Amino acid sequence: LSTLYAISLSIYRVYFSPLSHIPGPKLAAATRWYELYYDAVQLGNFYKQIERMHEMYGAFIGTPTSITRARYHTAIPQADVNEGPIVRITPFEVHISDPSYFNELYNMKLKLHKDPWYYSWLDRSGSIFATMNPDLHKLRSAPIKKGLSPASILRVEHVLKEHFGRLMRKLEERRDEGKPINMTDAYRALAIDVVSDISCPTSMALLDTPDLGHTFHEYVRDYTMFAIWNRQFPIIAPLLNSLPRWLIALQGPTALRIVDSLEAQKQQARDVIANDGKSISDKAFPVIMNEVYKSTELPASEKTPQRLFEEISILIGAGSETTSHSLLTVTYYVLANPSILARLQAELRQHFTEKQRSEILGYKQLEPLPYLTAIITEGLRVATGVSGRFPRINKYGPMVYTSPPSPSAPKGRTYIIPPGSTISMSIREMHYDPACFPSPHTFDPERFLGEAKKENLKWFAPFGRGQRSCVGQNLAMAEMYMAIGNLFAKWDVRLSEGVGVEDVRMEHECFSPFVKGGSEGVLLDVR
Ligand code: HEM
Repeated sequence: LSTLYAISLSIYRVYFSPLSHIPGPKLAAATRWYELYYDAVQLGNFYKQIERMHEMYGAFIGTPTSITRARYHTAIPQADVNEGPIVRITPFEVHISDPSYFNELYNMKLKLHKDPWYYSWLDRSGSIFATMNPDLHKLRSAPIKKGLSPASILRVEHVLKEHFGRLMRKLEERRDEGKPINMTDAYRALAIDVVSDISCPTSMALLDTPDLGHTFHEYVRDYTMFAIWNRQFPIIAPLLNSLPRWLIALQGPTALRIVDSLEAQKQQARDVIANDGKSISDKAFPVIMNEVYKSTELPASEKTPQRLFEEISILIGAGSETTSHSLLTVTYYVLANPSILARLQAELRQHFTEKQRSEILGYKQLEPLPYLTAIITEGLRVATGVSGRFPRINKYGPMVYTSPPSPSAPKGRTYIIPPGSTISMSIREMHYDPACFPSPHTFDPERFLGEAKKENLKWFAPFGRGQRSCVGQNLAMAEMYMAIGNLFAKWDVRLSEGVGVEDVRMEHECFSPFVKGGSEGVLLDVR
């Protein structure tokens, strides 16, 4: 009977569902197991399959008339559009690969829900990240946006300086010992320490551990990759969260350390509530956990220990891999290109005296430098710190997508996507689209200098756009300027023997861009 049901359901989905007019493989339209296979079994490979689907079912090869919609005119030879850059990638979701549609989908006007299937992956429904409903999201995100506003970040600049000072001391130590420093670990530790320091009463201090948190990072990466199974089997994450301590201890001390750090966050949430939001640490600045609790806009039901914990643990997760991968990408490409390195160092020498360069340079001191800015911008493009797709649902009306004109459809093809269906796009596709950024795999800061900058910024959205764009971008930008500016203003560092582009290039798309397994990290020799 169940086989009959599965067959009938598949036939319905493929031929009669409201999305049956969207091109795409029948298997993907019939079952979510198609996605699961590429995403979970093949370890973050669905993005490649989506690219293939676009090639096969929605080849988007522009014509001169499409120039006004997007710049699909230089890099790609003219040809006809087969269907349009829209494909059905699951029974319920269509994916669009057309940068000119990005602002139409992700903006401040449309009231879109996030897709619960996709975002339930980390089992943190109490966090803004996994809040699907736009009204609830507005309520929940207000105190967090306040805590991460440009003014708030400037107020904690001294805290950032302390952390960058700690990183500089690590470089010093490695230089004195004649050993390379693993920047993959160091940047992850730095990013976690910074975001946990401004979010929680107690920060994590991973930079102080002898291995800069290496095994901790490995576990987090493995867990993130494994958690993808949770989309199909949502019992997995709650099960993992309820494992007894003795069983976790069998996996070794690092697994225990992760569980303990999560437990410590939960305890801090309970303490903040018990202390009615008053500071429970000796920090001279308000941390976000307390600010969420004290928010007068949030009802009491939003101030439970579990919700405070989920909010903060997601902030730490969202603010660490993204920022550290972007920092690593910039560092690698600058060091791999001697002319870029020389120009950056010349700019830093020109702007700052030797005395200034011997101290920790602040965000606002570094931000006006044009070449440094171009390098960071290009690094954010190449890194694309969030590599997943962003599925959204319009529950209140249909979405309309018109493909660019082509010889067989001079006015383009129009697709109506009914209310309640999921639509997604990916920043990565836009950032790596040769029509938007010719030779997209080349690191070229010139794209963000002079005349070219204005046009190129149209296709640049590392923090997303619209109502659900990144709440941490002010903090991330402060970290980017301070880490890259201070590193290259003060240090003579080189890529260690054997470090290559594969140590920063995405191989597995698990919402975060993970490099190939077995990479030792980006090691730097410090002189
Ligand atoms: C270079 C670093 C970063 C990049 C490239 C980045 C990128 C993004 C992107 C693209 C989104 C949208 C995701 C989606 O729609 O599913 C996002 C959301 C988010 N980011 Fe970031 N991010 C960075 C740093 C940070 C930092 C430092 C924090 C925390 C302080 C943070 C916290 C968040 C949160 C909480 C969300 C969910 C926002 C919501 O749904 O309203 N991010 N980020």
